[in-house]
Amino acid sequence: MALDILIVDDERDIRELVAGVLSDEGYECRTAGDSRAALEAIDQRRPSLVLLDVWLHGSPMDGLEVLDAIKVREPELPVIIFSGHGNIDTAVSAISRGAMDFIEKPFEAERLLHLVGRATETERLRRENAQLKKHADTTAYEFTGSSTAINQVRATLKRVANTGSRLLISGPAGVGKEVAARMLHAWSPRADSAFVSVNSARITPERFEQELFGEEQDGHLVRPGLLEMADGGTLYLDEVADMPLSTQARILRVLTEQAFVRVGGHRQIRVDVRVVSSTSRNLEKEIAERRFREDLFYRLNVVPVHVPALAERRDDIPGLVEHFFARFAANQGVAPPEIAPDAMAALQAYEWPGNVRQLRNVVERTVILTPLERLARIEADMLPAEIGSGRLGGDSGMSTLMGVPLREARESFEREYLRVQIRRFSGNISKTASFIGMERSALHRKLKLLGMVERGSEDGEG
Ligand SMILES: Nc1ncnc2c1ncn2[C@@H]1O[C@H](COP(=O)(O)OP(=O)(O)OP(=O)(O)O)[C@@H](O)[C@H]1O
Repeated sequence: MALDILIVDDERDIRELVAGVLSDEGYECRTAGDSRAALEAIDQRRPSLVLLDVWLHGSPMDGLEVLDAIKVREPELPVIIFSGHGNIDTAVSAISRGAMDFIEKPFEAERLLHLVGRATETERLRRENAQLKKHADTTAYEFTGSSTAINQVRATLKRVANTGSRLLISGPAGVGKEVAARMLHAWSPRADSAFVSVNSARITPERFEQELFGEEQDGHLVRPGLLEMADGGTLYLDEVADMPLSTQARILRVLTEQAFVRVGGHRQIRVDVRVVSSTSRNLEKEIAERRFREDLFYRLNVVPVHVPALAERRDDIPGLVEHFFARFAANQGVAPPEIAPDAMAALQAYEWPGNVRQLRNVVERTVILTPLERLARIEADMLPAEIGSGRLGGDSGMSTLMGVPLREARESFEREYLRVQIRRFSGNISKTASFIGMERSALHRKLKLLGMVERGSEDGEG
């Protein structure tokens, strides 16, 4: 996106001349002929730089007064003053009132470009950093998974990335709702602007409005809010059901009007944000119990996306395990380890109540606690005890088996073995049979014989 420059001068010829010189260099220019138009243009969209004539004949405010008004609204916005010959004193006073520099009319195009280049340097660097950070973010927030459920989520995100549609992402804690929202942002035309995350559960109800809308005192900006920071980008409302009812009403107004008033302020601030929200709760129930506004729900839930619990998409576990082992091993400066089949089976059979976040923590803990020389191959006994408890052949299990006749011990083993394998393949009998090397019909017979009720379905998950 080009840097946006606002040119304010009462003389049309000068405005057009300057805009022509700057547009040729790739800047995007807007022009204003008086103070009112200038301030309106700034309120509509914050430019990267303002070039401001000191006189502004026939305008409600002169250039210096406009400069003061700009500094109240946007203290960091750079302003360069155009001064006529013979009013250098005014130009100097403009600098003491916050202008960055001044340029005397008539001026050489080269001098103008030099000053503009210098004044927009900070903005250019900020954008380059955002670009680099975005690249780092998209790699850090890779949305790993190839289960049917995740493929569907990815396809929906791709389909709507280019639109401005709002999304409501549901699913239990730690499944990757924020990762999905960041992917959407990275794929959208808003990727160069900010992704701002609002954690509704962490902000106290008393601070909510200040955090979201910012604060103003006597017309002076005290602190911009998260909504303003997300201008041009994406605002992620995490755990939206935790938002106080009074804030819900105000958010609804922002969504309808795309404008809001800062706490303590009077001026309407225009913003262009895409809102993506998430919830781990059942919002219909929250609405029925009058904790969540139904009208807001319909506004937010334009495109619903559901990310299921990890235990409902165990196909994703091997990919995630490898992804996280490779990442944490790299942090230790070692190659991605090989995952032994018994370790993978234990990881795949575990329930994962904390979902992907828990899986990531388990892998990180394992990598940190394992001596470097053993990191080349991960065996089941290297995993934390809670994961291993789903494993077979633990010592206590063996000693119990030793106390019973062979037939009973074998049945006990078979029952436990099949229970773990079936869970690992999400109840899919065909996949289980194929892994354990049995015909599907033989496995059915075996399960019946052992008195095991079959859970899940034939086709299980993808
Ligand atoms: N598909 C995935 N691929 C790679 N990493 C993932 C994936 N899903 C989740 N993660 C990782 O798991 C952790 C939790 O993800 P995230 O914060 O997106 O979950 P969430 O659903 O938003 O949970 P919460 O609402 O509790 O914050 C993060 O560290 C994230 O990087």
